[in-house]
Amino acid sequence: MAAAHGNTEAQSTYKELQSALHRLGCPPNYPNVTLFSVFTSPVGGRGLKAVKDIPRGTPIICEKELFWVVNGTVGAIQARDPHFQALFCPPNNPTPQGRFEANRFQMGKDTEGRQKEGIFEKASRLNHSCVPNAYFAWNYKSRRLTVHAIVDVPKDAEIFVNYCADEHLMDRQQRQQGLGSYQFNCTCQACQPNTNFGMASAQRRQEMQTLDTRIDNNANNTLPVERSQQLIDIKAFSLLLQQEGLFYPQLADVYQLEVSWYIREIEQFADGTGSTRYRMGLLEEALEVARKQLEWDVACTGHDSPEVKKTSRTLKVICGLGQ
Ligand SMILES: C[S@@+](CC[C@H](N)C(=O)[O-])C[C@H]1O[C@@H](n2cnc3c(N)ncnc32)[C@H](O)[C@@H]1O
Repeated sequence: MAAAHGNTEAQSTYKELQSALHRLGCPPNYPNVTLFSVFTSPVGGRGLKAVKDIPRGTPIICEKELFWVVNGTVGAIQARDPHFQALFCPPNNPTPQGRFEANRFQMGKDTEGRQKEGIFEKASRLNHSCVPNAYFAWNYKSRRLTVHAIVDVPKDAEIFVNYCADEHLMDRQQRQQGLGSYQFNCTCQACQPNTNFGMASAQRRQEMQTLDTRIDNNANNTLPVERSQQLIDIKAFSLLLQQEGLFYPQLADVYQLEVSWYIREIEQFADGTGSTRYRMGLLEEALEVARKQLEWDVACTGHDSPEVKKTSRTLKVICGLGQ
């Protein structure tokens, strides 16, 4: 492996990472004050709004489920839960099953490997945006659903999450189809075709799709591109996501790709070929991207999340390269 001795900048970033890894063992800092209230949302029905300024990375909700099911079907006893009965019910399917489908969140798997879906009293009030300001995640270690602010959320702003995965690669119509079972027309800033943001968003998402295909083709070796072009593509993707305001989890995935690129490049010179200066530069870049990824993982899913654990494993690989 390449050595980082004698490079003070790389060593100080390395130390910073080590202390970040150490802090991961600290207990999560979940809110003991309520940061939101249920209100009548301008997008329709009820929603959650910030009752004070919520800085990026703040845990907003950490919640245990009211109940969960594995077969997608709500049972008779569960249907009688008064907290469940208070939740939104779609007018076109005013049954316990309709209510369940409009409010469920995916949880982890049960002991037999079946997908669990749960109902959550607070989180089930969250409305959707294709450019959300909060992120929900199921933490299978603490067995809680967590919601974190992924940008600064000002007092009185509505808190939105994204209901769908991989939406960043879809055009407006595809996103609307993906939201089909929720039965509403999304009017978020990315879904307004005639505004500056809406037009720029459409363009960005198209570019992301092109880049994603090229990155995938390269990874599968179907249409390999030059090593230097791979890094340019990954960085361009990362920039587009940030311009779009999509900070997680897509951005974390792209950071992961970028870190992997650096690791592969460094490993190519593990036998001592290539200039030391070049290797040191790569190591510093890799550490910097890994640090950003860790920061995002913690901000969006909390110190104690499985995502953070995974990223910290990558960091340890890179730190290994630096020893
Ligand atoms: C999980 S619930 C969210 C809370 C719900 N609005 C309420 O009144 O309790 C999901 C339902 O909220 C509504 N909804 C969510 N996001 C929306 C949005 N961006 N625009 C309009 N309706 C939305 C849809 O009816 C959807 O089926």
